[in-house]
Amino acid sequence: MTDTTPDGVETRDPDALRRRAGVRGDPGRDQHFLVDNRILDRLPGYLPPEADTAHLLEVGGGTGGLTDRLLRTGDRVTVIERDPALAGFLGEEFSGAVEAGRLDVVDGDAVEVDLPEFSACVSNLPYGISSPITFRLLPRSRPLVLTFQREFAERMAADPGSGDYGRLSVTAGHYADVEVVEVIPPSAFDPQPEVESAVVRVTPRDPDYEVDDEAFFFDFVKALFTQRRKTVRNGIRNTAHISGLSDPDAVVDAVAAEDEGLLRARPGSLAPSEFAALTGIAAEHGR
Ligand SMILES: C[S@@+](CC[C@H](N)C(=O)[O-])C[C@H]1O[C@@H](n2cnc3c(N)ncnc32)[C@H](O)[C@@H]1O
Repeated sequence: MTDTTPDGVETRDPDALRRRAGVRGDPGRDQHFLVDNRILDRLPGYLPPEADTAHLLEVGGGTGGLTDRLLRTGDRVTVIERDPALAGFLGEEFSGAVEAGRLDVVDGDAVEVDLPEFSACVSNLPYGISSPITFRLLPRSRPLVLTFQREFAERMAADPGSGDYGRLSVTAGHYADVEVVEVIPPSAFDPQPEVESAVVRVTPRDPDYEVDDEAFFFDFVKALFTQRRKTVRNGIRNTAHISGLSDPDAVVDAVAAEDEGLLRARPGSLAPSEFAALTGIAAEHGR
């Protein structure tokens, strides 16, 4: 069975795809298939207007509802699927695109396999790998449209001062502008997940601050957020085992000399540029 988009192009119906694949979806293996045609149609459209669609990457192809839409949007698509039965089905269902050199099906774990040189990524992610796959994709500096559990999406997109703001917001925001563009109810999936999902648009850009040592910046941010209810002064002192500082007191003294107010602040109120400034001082005085 097929549906027809407003411009008359036939698309594959997700229910028919699941029937042909002969699978029900196993939540224990992160298999929640999107069955709402309108949402499937919308997802590629969330890419920023300037996105290059020459080579789209999809993580977790499932039974191919989104793969079908991506083949209509992009010149070429690579889909990575860890379940060998589903990867085999995708190769057969889209054999025409495979033979035309427009689709590569990679049977493997998206956290482990080599990623291709994609130009943009649109994926209804397996939620169990949200964090590792996102931090594999972000350094590639490509536009991403990703579906997460809503709570993860909101933490990723949060602004300083909000309850959701934390390590995830600062580290994702280091690479890109992050926006929640749509909330998806459990009923849009089969089998239904227990929680709401949300679609995030990630538009790469350079940060508005400089850090010399990114790895240290991330460690320092991580360290301070383990003490999010403490002042920065106490956070620096208590977390040297995480940040790797050998002389945290020297860092506190150096920050006090530059901006005493930063020491009284709590991590949840600091802008990324303020974390960057602290990191610079910490790297100079405390390592
Ligand atoms: C949430 S479903 C999405 C399926 C499909 N794209 C859709 O929208 O209906 C996630 C898919 O990712 C697959 N998957 C789970 N873990 C994976 C991993 N580590 N690497 C690649 N695929 C994975 C699952 O088998 C499942 O098909």
